[in-house]
Amino acid sequence: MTTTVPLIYSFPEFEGVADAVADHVISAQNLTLYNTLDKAIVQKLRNSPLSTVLTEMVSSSSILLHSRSNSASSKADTLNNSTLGGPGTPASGRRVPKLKKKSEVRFKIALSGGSLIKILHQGLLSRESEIDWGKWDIYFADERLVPFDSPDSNYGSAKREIFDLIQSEVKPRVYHIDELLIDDPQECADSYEKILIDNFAKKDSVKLPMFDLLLLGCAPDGHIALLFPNHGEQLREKLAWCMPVLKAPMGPENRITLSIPVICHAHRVTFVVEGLTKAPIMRIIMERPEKGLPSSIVNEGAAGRVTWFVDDDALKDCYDSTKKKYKFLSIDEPII
Ligand SMILES: O=C(O)[C@H](O)[C@@H](O)[C@H](O)[C@H](O)COP(=O)(O)O
Repeated sequence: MTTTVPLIYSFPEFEGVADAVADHVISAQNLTLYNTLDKAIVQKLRNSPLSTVLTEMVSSSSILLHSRSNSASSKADTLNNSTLGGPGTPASGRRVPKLKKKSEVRFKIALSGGSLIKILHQGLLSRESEIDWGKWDIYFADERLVPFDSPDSNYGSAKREIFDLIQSEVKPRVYHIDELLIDDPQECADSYEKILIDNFAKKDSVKLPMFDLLLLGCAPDGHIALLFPNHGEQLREKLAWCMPVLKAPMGPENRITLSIPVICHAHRVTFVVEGLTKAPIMRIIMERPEKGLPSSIVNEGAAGRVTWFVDDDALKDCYDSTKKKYKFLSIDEPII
């Protein structure tokens, strides 16, 4: 197994997790769009007409923007204040050369369903002044094939609990499944995959889409997105980006999910897990990675880019020695 272990932020109570997850999401947004975690610089870049140019200058000259760095190096990778010496004036004092307009930098995030939607509702909506909704592309890591007005629809829940409540006039672009295809799981998965191909691989051929942030939960049975333990074929899928899931063990039978290679390819993969019902599965994930639960596969496959937000209840069954083995951080540490 890999020696790189995930970062784990743990909380005595679940209160506070929503804020911490919101910090994490906003930090990922800022690193993606502005290459910095410094709020003052972000503000300056957001208000500056040169923000696009500066961001692109940094992203084209610095491989650090999308580097798969750990928290320490991410922090160090921030855009230096001196880059902002004045409009059009980089640190060298020379004017910023006119750059050809490159395609706009966007923050590409994928969400799961379940309690995560409520956590984002609670954490993000009160922080809209820090969020550039207009630069967000929101996708779904999984979806249940039900009408959008069903309480089981992940898009429907996110729409009602987040998207419809956004105050800002500029809205995110939201990419959901085609509701007309909910009776045909394969067709629905293919059509969602086509959306991903159009958005991630239009100009350059890419092997896999690369999300800036993938937010996942983990169910008591160990499924993440809609990848279930012991569904070997699904877990071994190498080519498909998006797959149909038939006969899910509970809830709506037909669903679609992103595949393991897509999840592991993201810049950041973040799990949010809470509650006593998750304690037994968390113990297996943390203490028996060799069992190959879907989240253990991701801990390994995306090593160095995986973060967990958990409460003490969810970790109740883990031994103290296990907790020491992983990188547990207090919330004062940088959340990215
Ligand atoms: O649609 C789904 O079933 C999900 O997206 C799923 O992967 C979810 O994240 C877990 O079941 C955890 O859900 P909870 O956080 O609600 O326990």
